[in-house]
Amino acid sequence: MSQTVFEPAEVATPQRAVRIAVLGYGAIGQQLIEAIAHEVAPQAAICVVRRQALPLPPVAQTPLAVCTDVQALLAWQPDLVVECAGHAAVSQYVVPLLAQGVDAIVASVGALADAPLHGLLLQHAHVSGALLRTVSGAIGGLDALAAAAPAGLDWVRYTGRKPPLAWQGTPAAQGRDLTQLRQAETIYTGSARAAALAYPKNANVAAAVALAGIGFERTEVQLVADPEVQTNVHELEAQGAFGRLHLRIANEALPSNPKSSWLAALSLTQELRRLLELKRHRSPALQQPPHCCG
Ligand SMILES: NC(=O)C1=CN([C@@H]2O[C@H](COP(=O)(O)OP(=O)(O)OC[C@H]3O[C@@H](n4cnc5c(N)ncnc54)[C@H](O)[C@@H]3O)[C@@H](O)[C@H]2O)C=CC1
Ligand SMILES: O=C([O-])CC(=O)C(=O)O
Repeated sequence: MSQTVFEPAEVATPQRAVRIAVLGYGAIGQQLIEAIAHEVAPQAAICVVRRQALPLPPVAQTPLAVCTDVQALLAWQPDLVVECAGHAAVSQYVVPLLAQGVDAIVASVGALADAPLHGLLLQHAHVSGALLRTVSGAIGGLDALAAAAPAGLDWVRYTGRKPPLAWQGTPAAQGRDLTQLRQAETIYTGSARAAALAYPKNANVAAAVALAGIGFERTEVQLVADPEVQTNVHELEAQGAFGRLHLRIANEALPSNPKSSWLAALSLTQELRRLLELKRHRSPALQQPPHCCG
């Protein structure tokens, strides 16, 4: 049954606390909520969207409201929504929230490989005026790629290399015993679009690279299961009029999810800091902690 389990009281000041909806209470969501409550926006009201209406204990004295459907979430009137629940949550929650003018930050960037969904998100953001932000997530260098793109890029390649366990529950496990892998095996080569759609929990970075550079079709992706690595390794290579880019990043995975890098949670948190600062400039009445304000 859909419901709001617990709704924190309105802050008793003339100013209204910023209301942050967090979609997903998994490895990334829990890190993000800790960061919000302790450092990014301690005065914020937080509503966590979960699949089940189970209450959550407060984090750093911040009560956590919980709700399980979009109507309850809209009734809560969030100022912004941060998605870290998976591709399905983008169509289920981010689309209707954007349509209602709620700014959104999306971690599941690969959902935008679904072209009609991408179009709908852009249209709602355009009509409602809400901001739609995707994160660089577990990779970096996308600012350089985006800056270089208008001058012309010849090619862009992304390689995602993770320990075999990180590919469990994906197409890579079909017809292959990942626990017996003794050497690196390429499990996918192809476009960023097909990668993002086939590996929704492992190829969001491929989508972020595609969006920053030359798009979903032209971005070349290789995914590798590698028993030799202990980290999630992401490599970005590009060549164009600007010159040549080669970036390699070795990420520690989050302890509760080997598929997801800690940097992805940090990147989402950083994007939230940026958006809160922007919103403070747009709407100074919105209560925010001083360190968000530069
Ligand atoms: N851009 C990037 O670099 C990265 C993006 N991601 C994206 O972030 C997502 C979350 O990552 P983790 O926290 O590590 O995953 P996780 O599996 O630890 O947590 C996801 C949570 O969301 C919940 N959930 C799933 N669908 C939901 C729905 N429709 N409504 C409400 N809750 C729902 C699940 O029950 C789970 O608790 C991934 O699925 C992936 O799409 C993950 C890693 C890197
Ligand atoms: O967290 C990571 O290392 C990257 C990841 O899962 C993704 O791109 O979906």
